[in-house]
Amino acid sequence: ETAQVTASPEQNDSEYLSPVTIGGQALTLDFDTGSADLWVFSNSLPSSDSAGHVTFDPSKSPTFTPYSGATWQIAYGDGSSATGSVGFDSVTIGGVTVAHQAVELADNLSGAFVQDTQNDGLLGLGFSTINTIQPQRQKTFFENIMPSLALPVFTANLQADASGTYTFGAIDTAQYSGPIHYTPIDSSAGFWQFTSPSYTIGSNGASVPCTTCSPAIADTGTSLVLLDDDVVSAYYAQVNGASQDQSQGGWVFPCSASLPGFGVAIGSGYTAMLTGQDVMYESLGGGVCYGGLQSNAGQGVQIFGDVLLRHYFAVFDGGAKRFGLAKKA
Ligand SMILES: O=C([C@@H]1CCCNC1)N1CCCCC1
Repeated sequence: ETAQVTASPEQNDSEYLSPVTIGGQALTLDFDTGSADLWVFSNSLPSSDSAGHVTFDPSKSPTFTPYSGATWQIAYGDGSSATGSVGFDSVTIGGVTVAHQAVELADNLSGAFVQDTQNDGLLGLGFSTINTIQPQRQKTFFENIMPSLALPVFTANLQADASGTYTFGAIDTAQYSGPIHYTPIDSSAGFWQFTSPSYTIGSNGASVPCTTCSPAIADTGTSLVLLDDDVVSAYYAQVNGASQDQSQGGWVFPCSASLPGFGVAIGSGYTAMLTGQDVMYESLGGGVCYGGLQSNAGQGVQIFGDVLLRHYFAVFDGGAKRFGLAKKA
């Protein structure tokens, strides 16, 4: 079988939300290839936290069964966090259903989630070795449907300021053109992780070998592209008036500055390029702009998020354990 579902952007393309039905209840979740928990806003949250969100109410689902005693607690690299209880229910995405999917019910959330009222939870598409359910971690939606998919893959075709598509079980030739440039992934840390041994500054720049560069992960749940400090510093050294502004949380520059293009190696065979315009992320007012390339704050991985992914067709191949990018159709 195959499934296709929309991915709708929030403001500034900061995240993409997709419709999911759980126990007959419709929620919009952030599909996140950088984590492996499926958690939802639930009716056990204080109303001050859940106001404005759709909440999942297990008592109204005819198919919900509690996983008694089980708990989960997740802390994301961006400082946000969530905890709660666990059950199993029928989860349907684009017409494909997992009858007994572990569903994590939030009963405590950090502020960032509370404020983002378009988001009713996250659906992890990473590897379940990093699922946080105790006493026994549980599989992701993708891991559960993989055996029944025509192909053990899913693709992300995110768009800039427009609705895109997640597809499960097929590589839709209508969504990309030219070759798909694959690289093997190392899933041992739970991520879609690969080497990124060089980078390029300027649309005609030479690729700079980066033997000390951290490995990269493809993370649909991260808005920006978060790079090792020496790489991001080398980029903004080419932008007149750029500086790191702690109060703004990173690299800023005059909106009038012209931004060079930037490219990152996807494994050792392909460099994914962005234009200067692709790197421009947000105007903060007062003629100050915030870049889409920022520091990974020494997290030991480079995080290739939506600022990169939305300019490509991305293939997450769970069968062959590889990640690929292609030009969009
Ligand atoms: O927590 C995260 C991200 C946060 C944003 C949403 N995706 C998951 N991680 C990915 C990078 C390494 C540390 C863990």
